[in-house]
Amino acid sequence: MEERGNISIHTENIFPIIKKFLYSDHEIFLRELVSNAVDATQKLKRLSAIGEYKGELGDLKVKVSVDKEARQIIVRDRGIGMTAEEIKKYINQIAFSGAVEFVEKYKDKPEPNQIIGQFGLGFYSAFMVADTVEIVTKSHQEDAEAAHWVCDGSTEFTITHADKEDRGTNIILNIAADSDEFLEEARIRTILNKYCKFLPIEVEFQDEVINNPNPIWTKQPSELTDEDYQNFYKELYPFSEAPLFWIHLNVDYPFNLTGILYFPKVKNDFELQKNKIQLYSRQVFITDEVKDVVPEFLMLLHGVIDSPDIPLNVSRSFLQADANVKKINTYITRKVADKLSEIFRNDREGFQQKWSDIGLFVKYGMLSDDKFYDKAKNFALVQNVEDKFFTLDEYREHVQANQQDKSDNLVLLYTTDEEKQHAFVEAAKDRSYDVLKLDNMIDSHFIGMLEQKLEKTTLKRVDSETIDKLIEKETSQDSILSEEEKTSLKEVYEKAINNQHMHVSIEPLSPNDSPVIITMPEFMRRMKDMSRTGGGGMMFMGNMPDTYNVSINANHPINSRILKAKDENKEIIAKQAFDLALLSQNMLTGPALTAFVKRSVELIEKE
Ligand SMILES: Nc1ncnc2c1ncn2[C@@H]1O[C@H](COP(=O)(O)OP(=O)(O)OP(=O)(O)O)[C@@H](O)[C@H]1O
Repeated sequence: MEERGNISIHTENIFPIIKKFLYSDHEIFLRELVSNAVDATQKLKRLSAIGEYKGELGDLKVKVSVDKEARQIIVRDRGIGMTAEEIKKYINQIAFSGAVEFVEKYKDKPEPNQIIGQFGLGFYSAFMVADTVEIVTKSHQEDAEAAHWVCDGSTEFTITHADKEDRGTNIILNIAADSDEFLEEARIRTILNKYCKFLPIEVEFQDEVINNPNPIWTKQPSELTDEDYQNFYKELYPFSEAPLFWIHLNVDYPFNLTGILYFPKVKNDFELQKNKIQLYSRQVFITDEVKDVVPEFLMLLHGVIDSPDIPLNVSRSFLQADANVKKINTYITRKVADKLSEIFRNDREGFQQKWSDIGLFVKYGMLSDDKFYDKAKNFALVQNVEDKFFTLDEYREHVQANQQDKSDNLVLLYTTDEEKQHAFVEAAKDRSYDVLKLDNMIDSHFIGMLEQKLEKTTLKRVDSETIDKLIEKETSQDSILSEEEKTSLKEVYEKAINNQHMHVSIEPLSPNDSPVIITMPEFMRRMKDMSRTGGGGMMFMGNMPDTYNVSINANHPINSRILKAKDENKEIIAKQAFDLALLSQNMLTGPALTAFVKRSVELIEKE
């Protein structure tokens, strides 16, 4: 038997167009052919299970081989096979018409690669690397005749009889001259490892099984131990540290999705950590760009998501609007929040220990997703300088009595750097105020959010005001200086400091506080922080010079002494007191520091 035929499709030369479109993604041909082989094998297993196929199943491995000499790649399966009629129907009509449809849909799109990267072109993708493709196949049906189909990617083909004893299909690719790279064993192995690592039927390459057909995400959580999850993590990321914990995803209604998400130990380099979630469709690897499927704030998670319900053949913008994708997004967010809440409830100690790693996810999530915020506000933690952890409610309760100002606002104090802001932290402690540590890069945004969400609550950095002004109470210190003395003291300091970005004011503080205190107003600093992390349209603030408030303690004995001192000494003492304030905040450097040391030595020498 020999039959020559013409595939009846409308577009004459689809092949060159497809080849051009798929330029950077030629390698997916192997994914398509191996998954077809796996599908055919699974179909046979199902027929056998329901008694429709009565023959032996035997070895069902899919075998991939490369023969560099013969310039061939062969994919063999022992699945259901095809009759000549079926080849005409499934390959000539379905596979080719799929390709035509594809070309018509995408040929005018500006960036076809982006779209097609995730599009299974099916059998036809073989022509991206082969100039002739052959199918030698024998159906599983009794007395079936084997058939040999040959086609060069044009619309013409031949079918002849083949001598194939065994059931199943061999796809033979005669590799084109411009696709030599695919004749390299190492290249093929890499492609198989990328796309076929978890296919559900064993795949053998050069006599070695390359996949794990039963990855743990396909199993029930009740069948699995912690070790199973940890080992799987190692299988996915051989060089990573052990994960903190994991979430097993498993839904079948209203969409089908399984998977395992791991919480990694967070390093500072976030970019490196992204794109670690792999997306599969029925155990076939599709992509590790899960941007629209997984909420942005969970992109730092690692692991695997497998869903046949995520449309892979559509563009980005379409994906965002897809109802299933939206539901999947919401589902993942909820699962993550539930898991965190469960750990918090069952093992608070452990949760606190992990907080430095998970805190970032949680804060990021609270900032970007209101639903997540609603759940997370019950387990999000803050840590004070004594290293005690509190939930937001616990913390407000903790400071309620002592840190309410005269207008009943609760003032939460925080430090971004305990070392640098040491003097201020100590001053706060002296008043029995509590101080939080909020030193992460995300915290400036987190602080803003807390103020919006928590009623009658303000957050202030400990060094943003003098201690009395941080939390203003009904009773304030009286000044021992007269108005006249204050004016004269202010003039002395202004002259000694001689810097227009230092705003001097005289304040009645406790005699035990420092004589001079330098602060940067909360508002100013926050704007600057935001402009640094690129938020809030405050870019111009970044270029403004730093402005400080210099508070002169009217009740400190040194300042009374200045007023009484001889004129020539007034400025020296003021300068010295100011420099000490700079020094205590690590702000005294260069020539100013040298001058300070010299002046100090002279002062000691005096008597
Ligand atoms: N190895 C095989 N054994 C048996 N039948 C096959 C094999 N490869 C392909 N076929 C048949 O050819 C048809 C077309 O294959 P093709 O890969 O183009 O599309 P598909 O698998 O249906 O869809 P997809 O676009 O997701 O790959 C298949 O549906 C199947 O019936």
